[in-house]
Amino acid sequence: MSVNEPGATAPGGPRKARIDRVLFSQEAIAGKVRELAERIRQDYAAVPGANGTGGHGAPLTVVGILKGAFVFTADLVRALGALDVPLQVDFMAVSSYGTATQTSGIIRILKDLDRPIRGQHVLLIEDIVDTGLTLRYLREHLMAQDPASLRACVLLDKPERRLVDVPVEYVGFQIPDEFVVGYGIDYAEQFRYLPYIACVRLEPQ
Ligand SMILES: O=P(O)(O)OC[C@H]1O[C@H](OP(=O)(O)OP(=O)(O)O)[C@H](O)[C@@H]1O
Ligand SMILES: Nc1nc2[nH]cnc2c(=O)[nH]1
Repeated sequence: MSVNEPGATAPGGPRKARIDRVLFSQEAIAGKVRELAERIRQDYAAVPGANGTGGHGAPLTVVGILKGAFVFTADLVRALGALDVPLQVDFMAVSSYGTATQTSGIIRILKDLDRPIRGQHVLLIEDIVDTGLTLRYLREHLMAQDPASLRACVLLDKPERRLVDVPVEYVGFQIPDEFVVGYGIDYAEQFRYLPYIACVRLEPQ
C-alpha cells in the first residue's frame, strides 16, 4: 500500500515508519526561511500600518498553525525579527490527519486564537498544503473575523494533491506526492524533532 492510500493506519495502531530519504537539509531550509522572510519584509513594508513605521492600524500578526508549523513559525518569526519586522504571534491548533497519512477531510479546531484579529494584518503560517482543505478552512475562519488583510505562508506545497483551489501567497518548496516528516511535521506524532525534511517509508503490516 502506498503511504498516501487510505488505511495506512492499522486497527492496532499506526504502522512502523522509517526515514526513506532526505528531501531538504537543515541548511536548505534555513536558506529558504531567510528568503521568505526577506520577501515578506519587502511586501509588508508597503502595507500601511503593518511595517511598524508609525502608520495606522495594528502591526503584523503571525498565526502559526500547530502542531506541524511550530518549528517553521519559530524560525520564520526570528528571521523576520532579524530584519526588524515588528510582529505579534498567536497560534491555532487544528487536526485532520490524526495518526493517518490520509486526511479525514474533517478539520477540527483544537485551539483557537487568544486575541481578536479584527483590523490586524494577519500572516498565517502552515507547514504544508496538500489537499488544501485545512488551509481553505483556516482562511475562511480567519476572514470571518474581519482582519485588515490575510496572507498565507506555507513551507511545503504538494500541488499534485490539491482538491480545492486556495490562494497561497508565500511558498517555500514545491514537493512531489510523497508523505513527508521532520522540521515539525509528523507521522503518528513521530519525527517532528528532525532538523531536516524527509520522506518516510511505512513497514509492511
Ligand atoms: O492540505 P491538507 O490535506 O488539509 O493537509 C495539510 C494539513 O495537514 C497537516 O496537519 P495534521 O492534521 O497532520 O495536524 P498536525 O499539524 O498537528 O500534525 C498539516 O500541518 C496541515 O495543517
Ligand atoms: N506529516 C504529514 N502531514 C501531511 N499532511 C498533508 N500532507 C502531509 C505530509 O506529507 N506529511
